[in-house]
Amino acid sequence: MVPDHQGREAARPHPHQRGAVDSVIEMRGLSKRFGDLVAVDALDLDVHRGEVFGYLGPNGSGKSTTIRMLFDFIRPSAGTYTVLGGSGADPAIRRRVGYIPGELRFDPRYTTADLIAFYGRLRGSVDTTYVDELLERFDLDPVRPIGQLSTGNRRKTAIVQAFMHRPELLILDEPTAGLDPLLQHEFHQLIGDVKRAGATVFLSSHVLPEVEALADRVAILRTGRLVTVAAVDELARHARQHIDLHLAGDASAEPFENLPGVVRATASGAVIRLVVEGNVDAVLKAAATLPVRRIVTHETDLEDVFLDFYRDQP
Ligand SMILES: Nc1ncnc2c1ncn2[C@@H]1O[C@H](COP(=O)(O)OP(=O)(O)OP(=O)(O)O)[C@@H](O)[C@H]1O
Repeated sequence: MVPDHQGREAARPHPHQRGAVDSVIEMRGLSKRFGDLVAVDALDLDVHRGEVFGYLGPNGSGKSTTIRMLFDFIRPSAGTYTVLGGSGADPAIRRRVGYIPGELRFDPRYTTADLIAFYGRLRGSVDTTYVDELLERFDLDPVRPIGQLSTGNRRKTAIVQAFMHRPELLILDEPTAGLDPLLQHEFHQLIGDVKRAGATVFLSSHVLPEVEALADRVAILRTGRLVTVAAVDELARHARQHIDLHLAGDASAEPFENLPGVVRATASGAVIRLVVEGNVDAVLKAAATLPVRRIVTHETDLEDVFLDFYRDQP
């Protein structure tokens, strides 16, 4: 049992128990109302140690509100959470966490070097060689006042301050917003590096290919509610495949129309176009009875799967 941030006792498996998962973020019934608006609605969510966890959802679905509750910037209307077994507002916990807020509000008079010195003092010992490496990696000039920096350069400062103390947990709210593709790539490399070193990453992002490439699991939020929590591999298995069969003569979609997994089957001229969800076995067996000259498959598109969850569904 561990105390949650409100001092109550919450059940948590011991990390060394056989088969037990060590959760570094736990949310239980976590909710936030703003007047009549339910911004976050009874979230139950665990982020496991060592994973990159993608937190997705349309604008206004409650992602930033969730993250702001984890640091006690705003208080939950109901429910509880723990971050590294305690409160994200506790300075001892904060030293073990790196955070990039969605909205960067640095004092424009300070330089990146000032900020790094400030955060270094807050966090105790910081490896200055690693800080220099990060500054170089993100091509940051540490002596310019933040007020003179472009949006992308401010974002780079936020990345360096979040990673500089090698935190065991990173909570990142749209970290690559405003970064050019080269620096996005550098950021993705950095996430890979810290993951290999054992860190956990909770990543809110609108960049679906980024989440697809980086995340082990994702949660998708819509109007404050979780619509799915799943492993990216598992979602990929449900991703739709597009298969075109080029036949020797005129084609008909009819043999494919009611096959298991076939979402759509159309024919035009000598080509049958199929959209298949999951296993393609039945499609291949049916194709084997036809004079197929060429099969063209298009890469499965996980983005479609994400988007289906984004859209309002009955
Ligand atoms: N301080 C506040 N007062 C009133 N309403 C708020 C406040 N903060 C957020 N909201 C509302 O709560 C809902 C969730 O907002 P939130 O910023 O958490 O969404 P988000 O998923 O992070 O969106 P985005 O992807 O656009 O950043 C929205 O309807 C927003 O207008």
